[in-house]
Amino acid sequence: MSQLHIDPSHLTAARLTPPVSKSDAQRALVLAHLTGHWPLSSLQSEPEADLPADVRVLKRGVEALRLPPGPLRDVDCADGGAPFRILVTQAAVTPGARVRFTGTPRLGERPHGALFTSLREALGPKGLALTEGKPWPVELHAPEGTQNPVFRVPGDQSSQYASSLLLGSAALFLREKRPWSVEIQGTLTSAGYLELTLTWLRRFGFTVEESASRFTVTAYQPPQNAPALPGDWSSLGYLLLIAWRTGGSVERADPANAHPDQAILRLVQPAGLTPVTGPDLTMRLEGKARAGLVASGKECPDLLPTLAALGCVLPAPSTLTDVGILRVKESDRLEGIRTLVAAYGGRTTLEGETLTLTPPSAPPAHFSMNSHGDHRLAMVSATLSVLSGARLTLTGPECVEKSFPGFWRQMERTGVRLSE
Ligand SMILES: O=C(O)C1=C[C@@H](OP(=O)(O)O)[C@@H](O)[C@H](O)C1
Ligand SMILES: C=C(OP(=O)(O)O)C(=O)O
Repeated sequence: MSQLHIDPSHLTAARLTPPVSKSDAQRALVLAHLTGHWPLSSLQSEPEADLPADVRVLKRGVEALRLPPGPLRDVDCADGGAPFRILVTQAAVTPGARVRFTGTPRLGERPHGALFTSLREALGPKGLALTEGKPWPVELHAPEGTQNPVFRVPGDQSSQYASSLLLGSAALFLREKRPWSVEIQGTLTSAGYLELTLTWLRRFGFTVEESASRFTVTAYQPPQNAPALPGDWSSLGYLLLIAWRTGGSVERADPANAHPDQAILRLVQPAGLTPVTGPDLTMRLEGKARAGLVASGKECPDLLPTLAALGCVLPAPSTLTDVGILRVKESDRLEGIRTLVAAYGGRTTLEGETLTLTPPSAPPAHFSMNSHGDHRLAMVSATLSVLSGARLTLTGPECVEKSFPGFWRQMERTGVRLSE
């Protein structure tokens, strides 16, 4: 793995741009495929070099499913949790599809068993075959028919199971012209991401009825146009903090896009930071840090590393609750946050699922961090370097490709000097 030296001692105010939101684009791509809006025009207008790797994975997977059934198709999901989980269901509901999935060792060890069980229960009796290697390949042969139109899945491991099955229900509704349901058992984690899936289904013309923990696709009315794709609120999290420190602003900050990580606008306010909107979806944060912050991994899991970086430069301790889900992301992110805070000279204590973060009294001149291949750990380490003025040696900077390929270019725009 390569190393990058990050020097934040020549910062300048700049207008920073996030990439397209991978979570939104993944949903839109599947729905464009199902409803005849392929290729998705709003994705085609995104600069090719800025497309998140996970969006490419999802797109290639859908392209494989659009080919006539017959030969076994290979789909490499690389490090993409949502792409893999979404594509497995789409493959399972494509009559006669034969797909061999592969991915990184880390993706292979992340949980997906409950999603497979749900698919086998609903589609297995009609011939779904789903076999697992150790952990790869995962090989799937889809049945030609279905029977009882309901998927049942637990909610506490990942919202991606329910999102994936709901997108599968939309496919089955169109094919079979009968309602299909997803029944979520127990409490749903990361519920905002299922909301995002519902929003996209509705934008593409589906009616989804909700009762208690059951979501049923009951109707479809083609929309006039495929909806446009928004900027990514997860990436805006880093950029807003960087712009706060440098006196800059961010673009593509659309408050109408209810991505869970938009929660940053509310969560930084108790710490003393106020969002100010400008023209054309620009935004900046104003104010002086005056207190710690509190955030929950149940609401916005991907934002917690970003908020931990901010927590390191606040004048009081911060509290991150429900942090358990962070253990099963692209790396063990709970461990990653604790390592970052310690490398920066701060302290963390974990009690149950609550992490308390105490910043150091003064920033170090320099700190080192290993991303362990996790894009968010790479980008929050760099964000902390900018926020604090401390130089950073980062091992494994390439992984930003997953969600934000242009991240290092944005850093250079704001005066950060990068050297290998
Ligand atoms: O559905 C999605 O697009 C996502 C859901 C979340 O995962 P979990 O539901 O597993 O927490 C989130 O962490 C991930 O980055 C993207
Ligand atoms: C957890 C993430 O993505 P995924 O689960 O899709 O790999 C993420 O991007 O932080």
